[in-house]
Amino acid sequence: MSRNAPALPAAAVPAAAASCAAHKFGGSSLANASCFCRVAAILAAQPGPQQLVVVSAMRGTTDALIALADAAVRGDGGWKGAHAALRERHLAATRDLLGDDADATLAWLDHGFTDLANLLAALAVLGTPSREAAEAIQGLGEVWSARMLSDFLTREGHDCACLDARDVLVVGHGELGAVVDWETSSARYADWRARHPPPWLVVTGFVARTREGRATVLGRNGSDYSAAIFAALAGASELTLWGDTDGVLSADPRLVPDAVPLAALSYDEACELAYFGAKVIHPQTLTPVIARGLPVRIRNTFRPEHAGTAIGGPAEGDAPRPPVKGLSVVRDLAVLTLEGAGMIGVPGTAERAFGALHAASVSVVMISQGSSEHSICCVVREADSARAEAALRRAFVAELARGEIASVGVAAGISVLAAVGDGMAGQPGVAARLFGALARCGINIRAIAQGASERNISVAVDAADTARALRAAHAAFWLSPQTVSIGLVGPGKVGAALLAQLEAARARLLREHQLDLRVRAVATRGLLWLGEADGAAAWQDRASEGGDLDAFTRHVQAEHLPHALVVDCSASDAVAARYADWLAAGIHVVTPNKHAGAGPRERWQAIRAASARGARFRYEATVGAGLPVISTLRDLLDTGDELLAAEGIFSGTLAWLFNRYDGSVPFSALVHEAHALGYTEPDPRDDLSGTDVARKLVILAREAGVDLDLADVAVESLVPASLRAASVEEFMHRLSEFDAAIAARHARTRDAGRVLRYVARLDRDGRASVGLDELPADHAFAHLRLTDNIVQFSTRRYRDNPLVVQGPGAGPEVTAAGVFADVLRVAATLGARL
Ligand SMILES: NC(=O)C1=CN([C@@H]2O[C@H](COP(=O)(O)OP(=O)(O)OC[C@H]3O[C@@H](n4cnc5c(N)ncnc54)[C@H](O)[C@@H]3O)[C@@H](O)[C@H]2O)C=CC1
Ligand SMILES: N[C@@H](CC=O)C(=O)O
Repeated sequence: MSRNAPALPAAAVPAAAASCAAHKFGGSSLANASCFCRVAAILAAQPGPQQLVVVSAMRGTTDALIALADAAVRGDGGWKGAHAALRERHLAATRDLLGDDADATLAWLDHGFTDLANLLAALAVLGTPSREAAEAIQGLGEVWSARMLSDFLTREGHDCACLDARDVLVVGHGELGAVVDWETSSARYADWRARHPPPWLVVTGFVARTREGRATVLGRNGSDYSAAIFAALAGASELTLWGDTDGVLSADPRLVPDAVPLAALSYDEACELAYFGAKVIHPQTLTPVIARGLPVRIRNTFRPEHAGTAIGGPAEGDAPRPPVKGLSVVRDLAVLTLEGAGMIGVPGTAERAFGALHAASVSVVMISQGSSEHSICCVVREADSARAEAALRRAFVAELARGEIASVGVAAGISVLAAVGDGMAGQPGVAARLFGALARCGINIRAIAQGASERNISVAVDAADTARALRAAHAAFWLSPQTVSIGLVGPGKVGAALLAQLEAARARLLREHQLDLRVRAVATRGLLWLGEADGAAAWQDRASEGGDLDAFTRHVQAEHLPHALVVDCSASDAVAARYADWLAAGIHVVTPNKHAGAGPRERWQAIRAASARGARFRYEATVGAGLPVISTLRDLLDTGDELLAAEGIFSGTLAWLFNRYDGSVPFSALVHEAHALGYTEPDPRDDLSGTDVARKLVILAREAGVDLDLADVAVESLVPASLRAASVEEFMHRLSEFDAAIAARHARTRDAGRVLRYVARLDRDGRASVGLDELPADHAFAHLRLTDNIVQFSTRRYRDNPLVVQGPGAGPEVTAAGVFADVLRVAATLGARL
């Protein structure tokens, strides 16, 4: 009889079966005496008069028994010590559990361990492995733990019997493992139960008997299978598998720490997830319960208050179903490819290929064939790949010789990632979302498969990409937040303001947008802090000397986080020189630093070229700080407009200085004040020399497609020639020496009824200039406030009346906000719902 369709004779189901609940406790739930007590408490809290409890061995016991048998066969006398330790562990747990009432159980256990010692001694003499002996030994742990639990429950006042499954469960061994003889087993179970009526029953998991009467085991995860079999035999109304997790998680928590427990799964979803690596449940376990439509629940022995995961329970009603419930991976695989024009339109090629693999006992994990029929590709276990390749070469030896099959290839080091969910059927865009998420973190897909059930999309990726792929996909389906690993270079005035803004917004972004902006590294010229998920608060106290940007980069681009982003808030040319490499490596870059945008043309082109390959580069704050200057120009150009001229006041510092300066306070004092307020560049001469304004003009010109370099801009500098080479400190100290000159120029201009303003201009022929203008007092640029920038775009559409962007153009807070907005724009392109 097939293990998939347990047709139970009606006699097998006891009269009171409807109220019987079945449970299974795994080895971790029965690790020691206090675990047994916890299990008893859980059972005592269950409703209903009948409890069927299937148990595994105490944690580690099965492995210990296998090791004992191996050691005995090898003639390694060390088995005696290991046997004594295992015996003492069971006796000690029994003494703890049963106290004064332990004698009978201890004597029974002692007898069992003596029998085991005799068997091991016989194996040691024989020196040859015996399958019979090995299977008899492997299952002893369940026999012992079942008796211990049963005796403890009885002592606790429950009317409880203990069933050694070998007395009723009869199995054969087929290609897929143990096959239950349902007819014999159910008759034996009914007979045994008639003789042992207590409402509570503890059953040994894992063990069974062959038709020939020999003790055997059900294979790995056999206790779950036992639980499903006995739940079916007892006609239980439900089965709970108790372990050490809160149910089936949406992904392996070791790879995706944000994985969440799933409230409900269909049988099909559970099987798909289990096959693709979710260890909580083994698909074959489910066959007896699926056949009976028995609901299964996965729960945590150590958190019984958690509802766990319901499998195969009532349908989830009309509530919208997420397209993907969970993701899993299988590692250590290889892609096998059979390729050649001679396969096109030839019937039977696939049959021969898979027949050859079957004959070589190679299990195929995934299959993919393009409609051109030019190649067949499948994924097999890496350990089988050499055998599989040889089998294909043998099967197609003639075609290979004739060149009809061009190649049989194997690519090892592959993982298969599967996205699973009943809700993806008929829903467009699910595959796109998966593929897009992988593409955005630069992961190449080696092969793709989706069954017609549309319940599973599987992709083969390089093993090195496994964790990142899983995390990216997990976030893409909103099973966990979209996590971006952020590294900040230059935590000065703007950088510090940005850190504070990120910290203040973090919880809200996580809650409302499932976006986890995680600052994990900070670098200055001399310090480096590398952290994890605990945020960058007080990073200085945890930083080390050095500021090594290579270590910084490696840490930001963590293998386990799908997206990496560097924010450069320095004013460093050397840092800007790294952008192209960062972008080429898939690291997004956001910056207010003008050195890239206005730097050497070739470098700028390399940065643009690198960003065209996928990683994003955003630099809105380089012109106008938090103002939407670059994005406005982009919108104009992208919609087909043409820039004719740009003109304005591009420096917050210079705007503030000339708005404030009326001769009553020395100009140098105002420069000091602007510096303290964080308006100036780190070196205020960059502002006063006009270089900062010229850089902004170059950035805008290049954005508009004008091939401009800094050297092409006619610049009027306000920095006295004698202070150009001085240190910043000396410059600031001696600036007052030149107050008289600027006071005189101001007075002349004022007397002429005009005002001084530092203006940038770009015309349609690419002529660019920045300098101090004497403007009429009623000029638009004469009426700005504080640090206001004004940028006027004259375009084909805005020819008569230019489009104007105006507002504060300097200061740490507004600049940081502009940088933050760019970070969010990048996150949105990564799939964040903003
Ligand atoms: N302050 C403002 O209003 C605006 C500033 N910006 C730009 O923002 C950037 C930062 O400006 P502020 O915060 O005012 O300057 P700041 O002098 O306060 O901060 C610069 C930071 O960069 C660090 N740094 C310098 N060279 C470095 C290197 N090679 N490696 C690592 N770190 C390095 C410094 O240690 C410092 O922490 C500049 O590029 C500036 O042009 C852009 C728009 C407005
Ligand atoms: N120092 C600059 C800051 C913004 O770029 C200015 O004053 O505009």
